[in-house]
Amino acid sequence: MSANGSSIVVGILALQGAFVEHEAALRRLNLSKRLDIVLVRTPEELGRCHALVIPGGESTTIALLARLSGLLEPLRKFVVEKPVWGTCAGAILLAQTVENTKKGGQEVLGGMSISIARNGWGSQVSYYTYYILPDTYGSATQVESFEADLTVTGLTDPEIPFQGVFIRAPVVVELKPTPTDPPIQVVASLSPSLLPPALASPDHSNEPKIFVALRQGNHFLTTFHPELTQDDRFHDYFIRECVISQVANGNASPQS
Ligand SMILES: NC(=O)CC[C@H](N)C(=O)O
Repeated sequence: MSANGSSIVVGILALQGAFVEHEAALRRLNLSKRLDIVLVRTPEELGRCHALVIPGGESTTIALLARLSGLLEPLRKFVVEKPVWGTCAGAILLAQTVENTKKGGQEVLGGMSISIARNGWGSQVSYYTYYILPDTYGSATQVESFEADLTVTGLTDPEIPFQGVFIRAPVVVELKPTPTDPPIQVVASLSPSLLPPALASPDHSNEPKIFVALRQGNHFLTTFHPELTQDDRFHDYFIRECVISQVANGNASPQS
């Protein structure tokens, strides 16, 4: 419950991408009786929210649609004040800097002191390059999407691995918090030995784990898609750890 006893309003940015799946996952939580879920398409709808989920989809498109809907600047202000979870394309939008952007660059909201590479596992290949020119484009460029078990910490039942669904996912390339930023906490990582063969190098022994879920203050990112599984532990984590505690402390009131 929020400080004044009313329910907590969690928005899901619904301009493009997997917002319906996030809505279903949030409604499945036992906590959902206390949550009011809003699909956000206008600044007014954003203004009602205590917290926001930015879904996966296509980051450049989401940023463009946000600009066209008059949401880009309100979102930037929201990120400074309230809890936000970005999945995949949403994680790209939450990063401070983005590598491998489309020509023309990538607008970001910021919020997390990291650098992220778009399409970090390979770029989306067109029908032409995939089917007509397979010899020119090697197998590695075709493994832009895969599933792998993740090691999780801080979730309920941490001994149970989480099935990570990576769809043309970004890769976190650098954590760069300044001394005054909140520390960055690793919530899930991917062992290089669990990557599909075309992405794995022959010897993983010296390779560091790949960070795929990070929390910084009340912001959270996952480079994969928890909403495409029936395992709702990441949704539960965000609501419990990043939202309920913040709202209870009075740190995330809706904008006036
Ligand atoms: N599944 C996803 O959200 C993919 C992200 C996409 N590659 C992008 O650049 O935004």
